[in-house]
Amino acid sequence: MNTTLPLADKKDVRAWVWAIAVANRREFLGMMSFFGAATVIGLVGPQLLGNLVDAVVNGTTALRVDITALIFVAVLAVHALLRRQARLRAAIFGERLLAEAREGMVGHVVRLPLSIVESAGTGDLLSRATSDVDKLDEGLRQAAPEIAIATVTVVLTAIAMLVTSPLVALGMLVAVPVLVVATRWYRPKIIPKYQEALADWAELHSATHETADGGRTVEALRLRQKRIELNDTKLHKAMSVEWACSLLWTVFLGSLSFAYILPIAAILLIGGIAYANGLAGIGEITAVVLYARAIAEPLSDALAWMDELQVGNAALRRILGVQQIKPDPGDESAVPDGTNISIRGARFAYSQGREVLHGIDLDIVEGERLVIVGPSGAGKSTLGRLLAGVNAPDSGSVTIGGVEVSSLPLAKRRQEVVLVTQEQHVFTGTLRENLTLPREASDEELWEALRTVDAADWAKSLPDGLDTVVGSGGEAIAPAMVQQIALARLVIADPHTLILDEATSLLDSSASRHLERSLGAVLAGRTVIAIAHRLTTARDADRIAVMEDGRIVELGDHAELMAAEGSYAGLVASLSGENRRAVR
Ligand SMILES: Nc1ncnc2c1ncn2[C@@H]1O[C@H](COP(=O)(O)OP(=O)(O)OP(=O)(O)O)[C@@H](O)[C@H]1O
Repeated sequence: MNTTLPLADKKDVRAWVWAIAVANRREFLGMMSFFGAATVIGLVGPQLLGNLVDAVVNGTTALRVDITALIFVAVLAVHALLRRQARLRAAIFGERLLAEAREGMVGHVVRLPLSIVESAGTGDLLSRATSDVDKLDEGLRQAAPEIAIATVTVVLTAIAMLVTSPLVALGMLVAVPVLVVATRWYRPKIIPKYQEALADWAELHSATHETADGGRTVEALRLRQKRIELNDTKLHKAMSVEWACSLLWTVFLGSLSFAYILPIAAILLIGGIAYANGLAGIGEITAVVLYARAIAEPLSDALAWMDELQVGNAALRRILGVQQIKPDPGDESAVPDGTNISIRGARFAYSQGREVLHGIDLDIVEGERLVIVGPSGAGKSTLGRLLAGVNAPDSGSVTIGGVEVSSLPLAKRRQEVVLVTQEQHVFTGTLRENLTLPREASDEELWEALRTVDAADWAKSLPDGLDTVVGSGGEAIAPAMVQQIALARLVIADPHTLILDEATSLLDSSASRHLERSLGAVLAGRTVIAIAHRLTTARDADRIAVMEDGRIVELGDHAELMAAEGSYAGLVASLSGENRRAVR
């Protein structure tokens, strides 16, 4: 079941940017002051040249021309220095915003319940955390400062034009209707297109990720051509939206160019008439034309960067959207009365109309060893997920000590029941960080957990003990040790019930004696529900539940089920000779 992750609305994006700007107001004001200073200095240049033209027309000395040229060069140098500082500060400010957005999102995702992450699809999440963050990076680090510079420049330049000659500056107004019409046509069209493009790229990522992830299945089922075609279709869809965006931009750019040339013609026309009537001097007209040229570049830059900012905004809406998923905090007041598990009439479907569990009734008492067996697709893992509270039943109930498991807050639930799958992972970080993933624990508790799983000697032999960096890029760890760390983590979590799903490598009869001993120590004193793919693990269980097509069809111990000569006996009979002997 794939659900689309939400988008933050414009109001949330504005509130987020504002909150960050307020929190970093010193940096923000510092950056804006440099932009302001750089722009004011930049305005001196045209004024100097205008004065110089007037001076030359009215007759001046070579010395005065030289001094004006020197001042002009000095003004350019100071202007460049101030702009550099402003850009540097803007880049630092942008980095801070980016880090907050990325960390906020990742921090939120790791707290989301597994069922939400799974239903959202890893591709969408991945693209929000990677390519969307890159787009936001471009928007924040480049577009936002460029637009800030351009806006301040445009405003101050317009003021300088008005101060120089309000009459001649009126020529600028002819650009306004062109810009208004072009922008009003362009913006409502481009924003949804950018949103669509990002969603298309996310779909493409999902498809590519799934293909790579399920590479073996793709090969085994000869799906190669189909997967290539699927990726091609998604790529073409994304490309066609990109084309549409480029087309819109090209038309918009044409109208912008027109809007820049038109005012210069209008200024020269008005300037000519004003000069003929003695209302403006050549110097003033020169300065206003130079200002008009100077305003065109930042205005064009601002509008061009506005596009990057739109993309950044669309990306930010996707990134902040993840934080809008509010996981059910659970019922804090719920306190299970005991540790017995009870399932009553539990039904569950991953997608509507395709029910996987059709009414399960089962009671598991504290300390029991229950093994669930059955053919592939019978619903064993799904039942394990309901027992662990990963998914809630659509109807019926799954309770621990009388409390619905899925309604328990995540941290509380982990103290009750933990689902262990075959997939064990050591995260990049210290051994301590890896062990304290379920909860904070003292060094003493950590060493105790390591001793329980017989890994204390190994941990002591590490260069920095608990502070040794393990995982990708850190100290290399043998696969058996990865299992050991995972087991120690369980000891730290200390739930009263463990659900072992496909933890075959943990239960495998061929596993090392060492690992078996460790596992035995972890299971001791807990309720254990093992989803078994090998009947050899079922023999010694207190009870065996046989599942078929989403129902429990048999329940009893090995001897009872063999005597009943039903499904379980049939499964045992279907084993090859050696395995059958091991079970019997
Ligand atoms: N995340 C999911 N989304 C949609 N359908 C799913 C999902 N997980 C399992 N199913 C479907 O639910 C049914 C039961 O699957 P489940 O994994 O619970 O069976 P199982 O008995 O554990 O099988 P196996 O022994 O092969 O793991 C199957 O038809 C499977 O295709």
